[in-house]
Amino acid sequence: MIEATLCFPRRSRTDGSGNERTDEVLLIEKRRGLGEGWYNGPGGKLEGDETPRECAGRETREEVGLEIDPEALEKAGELTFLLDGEAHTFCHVFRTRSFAGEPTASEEARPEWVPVEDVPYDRMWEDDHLWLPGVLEGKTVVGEFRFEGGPPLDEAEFVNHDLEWDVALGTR
Ligand SMILES: COc1nc(N)nc2c1ncn2[C@H]1C[C@H](O)[C@@H](COP(=O)(O)OP(=O)(O)OP(=O)(O)O)O1
Repeated sequence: MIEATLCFPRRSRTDGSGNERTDEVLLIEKRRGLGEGWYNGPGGKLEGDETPRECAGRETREEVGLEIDPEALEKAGELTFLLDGEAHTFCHVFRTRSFAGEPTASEEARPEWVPVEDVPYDRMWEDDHLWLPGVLEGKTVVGEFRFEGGPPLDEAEFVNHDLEWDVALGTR
């Protein structure tokens, strides 16, 4: 089974008058590989003996150029994606408000700050609207999502899921 990560950097901005506060999340438009053309958080597969939080920091740096201390990542979810009855990907989900730098595009990803209420779920993986809103509200989640008709996973049909909220997650 593939072990992968997703990272959701967050920021709050006030308008010029200092009145209106907008809560935003950094998404990427994936330019290649699994989920190409869809919005997602920065992330990718674990390499070597790195920990999930090290992977999330490295992938965010490689994809959009933000520097993140792995210890500043808050674990928000653990998602299992099954394809045709078999475990395909186990994904660690993190969020953080602590990072350095400005997002810049790479060969892999085009970054975009998006207001939390405008997240483009119609241009994302089909499962995302089920768990990402809660993660952006500060909840923790464990989920299992079943797809059929692949490979690849991003051409398979999303069939059903189980979700558990406010779960105590490991520290990895
Ligand atoms: C099935 O539903 C999914 N939803 C979401 N939101 N994200 C998913 C889903 N399935 C996989 N993912 C994520 C997990 C990873 O962050 C990426 C896929 O990563 P990729 O295969 O591109 O990994 P890299 O290591 O960046 O790829 P390279 O081999 O090209 O370096 O999608």
